[in-house]
Amino acid sequence: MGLGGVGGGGDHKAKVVMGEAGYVLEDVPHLSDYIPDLPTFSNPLQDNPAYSVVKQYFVNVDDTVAQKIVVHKDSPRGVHFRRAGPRQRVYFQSDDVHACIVTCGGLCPGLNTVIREIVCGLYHMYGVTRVLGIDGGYRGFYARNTIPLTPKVVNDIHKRGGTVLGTSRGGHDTSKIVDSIQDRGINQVYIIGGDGTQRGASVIFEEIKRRGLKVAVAGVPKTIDNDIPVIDRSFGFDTAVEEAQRAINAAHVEAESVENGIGVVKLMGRYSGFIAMYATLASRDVDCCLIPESPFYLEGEGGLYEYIENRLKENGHMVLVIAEGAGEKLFAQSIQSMSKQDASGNKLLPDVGLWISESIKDHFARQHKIAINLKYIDPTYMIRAIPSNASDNVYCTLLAQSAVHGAMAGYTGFTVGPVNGRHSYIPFYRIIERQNKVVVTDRMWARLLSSTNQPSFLSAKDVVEDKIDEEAVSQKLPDGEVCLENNSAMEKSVSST
Ligand SMILES: Nc1ncnc2c1ncn2[C@@H]1O[C@H](COP(=O)(O)OP(=O)(O)O)[C@@H](O)[C@H]1O
Ligand SMILES: O=P(O)(O)OC[C@H]1O[C@](O)(COP(=O)(O)O)[C@@H](O)[C@@H]1O
Ligand SMILES: [Mg+2]
Repeated sequence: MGLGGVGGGGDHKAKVVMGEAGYVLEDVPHLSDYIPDLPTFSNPLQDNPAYSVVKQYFVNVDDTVAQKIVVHKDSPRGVHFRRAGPRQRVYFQSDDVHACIVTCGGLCPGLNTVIREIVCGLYHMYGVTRVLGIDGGYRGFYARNTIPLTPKVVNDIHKRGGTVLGTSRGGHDTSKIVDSIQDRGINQVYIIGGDGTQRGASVIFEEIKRRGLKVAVAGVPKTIDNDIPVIDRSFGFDTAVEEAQRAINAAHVEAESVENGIGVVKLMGRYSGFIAMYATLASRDVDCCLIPESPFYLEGEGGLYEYIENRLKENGHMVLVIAEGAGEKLFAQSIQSMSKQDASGNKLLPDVGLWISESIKDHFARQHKIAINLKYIDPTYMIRAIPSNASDNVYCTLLAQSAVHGAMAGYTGFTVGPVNGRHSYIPFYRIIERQNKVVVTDRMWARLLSSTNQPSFLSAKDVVEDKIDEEAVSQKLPDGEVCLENNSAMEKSVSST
């Protein structure tokens, strides 16, 4: 493959391999990086009847996945990640593996499917029989009982919402967690959770490495908000967008059944408005979608109130979708509770749906021009609590199996996820360095604006300046890793790279 030397990548944790023509591999850590002379074993999958029909059941050790797939003739090949999948040689003997699984942070459709498939993957593909569930998130490592997991125990759990292991926010105590891992003789740790959880997983990995333990740490990214960068999308997102349609439909039915009806639907999305954007695009009944990434204003020309008034005059009703973190600055002016935090340190957001509904009602009451009839629907926790749909179930299976293959092959300190459709092992620092956000100067947001016909709440000048800024940012990147033209998967924000 013609790989060159090993570089630092500007980050002491980075394991970067440079190749020809601007090829960069951002590799993940391996147990052999800090434990010398580890024995390897042949992969038990070789004797698995299900896999023996597959021609190439092992991933080539040199296979990597390109982050940038839209390229120009002379552009460098850019950043790559190690391809996920089974390796010919593994670093654990089946009988020696003692695995554990933990789920942390907010609920998300598909958590139980990931748990199920990690357990079944370990049992059926690798003959591993010792798998523990950690009860109630990170603090469960040192404060709660563990739950033995077998294929029989997890057989039906993918049909249920939530997580059979329980979850929590806060309570991350690195040394107590690693003490517990060491005391219990656990040597594979599967950590399912969002950005906060992956930060926690990263420090657990660092501590394990510092202590020189032969323990593989694998992260499975969970976020209903789709706010994790690098990966194409997060599990549960598809289910959430689908389920949101039911709330939007209800809001539409309510709104169109009365004179000057307004249906308001709040959807999740603390910092990233992907659920609101995709649910709006899918529905076609939404007249306005408000997300955290696109500031808006209420009063005056081009403002929300003017748009609502025009829409009611034209159409007699309207539907508004708002993401929970939208309009934060506006909201903060009227409500003084924006500084509260949850146990994990996430900002606690007051109910933006209620606020926007009351603001609209007050405005039209003051105006005495139009008597509106507004119904507010908050389906957020109902959406989050359902089981994953078919497509998310398959996706969760792939994530879980990739994690198992990676840990068995001795990789550690990694998160799994699809990059341009190919499952990859991504170093923790890449996942936690920034959030994935909707880029409002990209074509997907333009599609949304053209489908709802809502104002952009930006003057033409602002948009042009933003576009120039983003082009400047992307040109500054050494490998041009973020392609602003790529709209095939979720758009990635360049603002914080
Ligand atoms: N920077 C961090 N270092 C260590 N642990 C963290 C960090 N941020 C969050 N965590 C832990 O990760 C878990 C989940 O985080 P949270 O932000 O609530 O959800 P999510 O992982 O879904 O974003 C919590 O137990 C929290 O204490
Ligand atoms: O009420 P909770 O449990 O704190 O959850 C609310 C938050 O959880 C989420 O659904 C997901 O957030 P995380 O992925 O960070 O857990 C957010 O959209 C929402 O703000
Ligand atoms: Mg989070």
